[in-house]
Amino acid sequence: MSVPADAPILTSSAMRDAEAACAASGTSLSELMDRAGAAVADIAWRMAAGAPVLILCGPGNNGGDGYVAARLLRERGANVRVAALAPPTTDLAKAARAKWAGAVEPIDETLAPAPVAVDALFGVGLTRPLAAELAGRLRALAVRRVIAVDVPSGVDADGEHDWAPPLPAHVTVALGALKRAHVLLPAAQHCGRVLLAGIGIVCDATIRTLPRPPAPLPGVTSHKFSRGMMLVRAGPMPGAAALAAAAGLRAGAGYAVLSGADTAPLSAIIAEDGDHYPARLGDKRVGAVVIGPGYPAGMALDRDVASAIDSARPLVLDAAAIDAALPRLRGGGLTAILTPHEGEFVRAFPGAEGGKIDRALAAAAETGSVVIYKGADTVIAAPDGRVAAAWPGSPWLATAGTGDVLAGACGAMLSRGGDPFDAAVQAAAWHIARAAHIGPGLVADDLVGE
Ligand SMILES: NC(=O)C1=CN([C@@H]2O[C@H](COP(=O)(O)OP(=O)(O)OC[C@H]3O[C@@H](n4cnc5c(N)ncnc54)[C@H](OP(=O)(O)O)[C@@H]3O)[C@@H](O)[C@H]2O)[C@@H](O)CC1
Ligand SMILES: Nc1ncnc2c1ncn2[C@@H]1O[C@H](COP(=O)(O)OP(=O)(O)O)[C@@H](O)[C@H]1O
Ligand SMILES: [K+]
Repeated sequence: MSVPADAPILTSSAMRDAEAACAASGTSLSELMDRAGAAVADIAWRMAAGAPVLILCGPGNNGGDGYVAARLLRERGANVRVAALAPPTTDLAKAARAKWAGAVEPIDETLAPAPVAVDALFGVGLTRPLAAELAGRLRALAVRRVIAVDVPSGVDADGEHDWAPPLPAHVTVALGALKRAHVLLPAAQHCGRVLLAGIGIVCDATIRTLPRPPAPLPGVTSHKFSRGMMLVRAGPMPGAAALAAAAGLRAGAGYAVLSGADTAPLSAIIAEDGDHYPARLGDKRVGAVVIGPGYPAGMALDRDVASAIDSARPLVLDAAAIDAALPRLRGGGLTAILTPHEGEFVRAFPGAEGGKIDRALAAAAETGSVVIYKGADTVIAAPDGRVAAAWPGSPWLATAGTGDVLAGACGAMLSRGGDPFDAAVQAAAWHIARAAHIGPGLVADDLVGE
């Protein structure tokens, strides 16, 4: 599973607007369909490597893309068959169908499979789940490789409904821009490798996939404080805060202070008595405070969060520290990154509605903070509407303590100054890249190892 880095993600309705704008500026919709069909044909040609290809066409423009691909594949000499659910209903699809000179088979129990299938049944126009009979028939079709046109048919492109596709894709050719289904569970796990076919639609989307991880080298004049100094406040479980501090150093901070812990996993971390915490908050060199890892709810946490907020330092708030800070965050004027996992998110933002991207955006708007809504399909949202979707992460991160490591990495990126959304995005990219590099057997400590 993979998606292209830093790629635009549009809703179905935004996609239609972009399509219309493209048409208004002189590129006809049939030209867009020709480009879409050509991109699909190209991938099918390479994946089939001479094996027969079966193209399944629906009644709308997704089916139209399929007819174009079929024609182009046949022109290249491929062994290609077409099967359709129903005759085309749109003008574009009718025109594409008319140019396909071969037979069109029905999609019924007599349909013979092929090693490679192109799923051009439904794209962003799907309005309801597939009929059970059709879904069953598609599931029964013995195909080795499936190429989905735009999205695997049956999924809700906007990721709001959990409709499962009967033909999970090995490769999905996203047309013009990615859709939310490509980056949000459960649909994303059925998209396989997502390739973006830039068919000429111009879209300057604020919702994008994660960019490649940063590789910032220290400048020749860098020093430990210019690279970022972070303060991590430990609670009753100091191991979690120690992980965050170590992660901060590994993620590029120049200086990490661990407040309220006797020992630290790296000698480079300054572990100091918790009594110094108020004074440390006054240290002007501290570029970010991380609080929450290993610190359960209670009066002590409330007090420590309140003093961190009063210090006006940029904050990374994890776990119960998010709840402790919520009333002040809602008041506005703070710079913070919040890092809730699913349970913490639901507890803090019970009123957020819609898909995961909409909920993350609502939480960011409510708190004026950057929200990293964690999980296998992590979504990072800023109050100004920017979103980075971090699909796919590394499933090896599903182990205790990795969230503490992410909080520490956020602290490192934030402590250098600059935009908190960029800091959160860089931290998430660093976290996933580090996990992918380690792979099997990963424990959180490995993320902060050499
Ligand atoms: N974006 C771009 O720039 C470009 C986009 N292009 C392509 O266009 C695609 C979107 O095409 P689209 O709008 O025609 O919708 P599409 O997905 O074919 O489905 C609509 C049809 O399905 C039907 N239908 C719906 N649900 C159903 C169900 N459960 N079971 C059965 N039927 C159902 C619905 O009929 P209904 O019954 O709802 O009236 C209608 O007939 C897009 O994904 C991309 O591939 C490219 O060609 C060019 C550039
Ligand atoms: N299946 C998964 N695939 C990818 N990333 C995951 C998966 N499960 C968890 N993660 C990531 O691992 C981290 C776990 O954080 P969290 O639940 O707060 O753990 P902890 O509190 O133990 O540190 C998050 O960054 C989350 O996005
Ligand atoms: K499709």
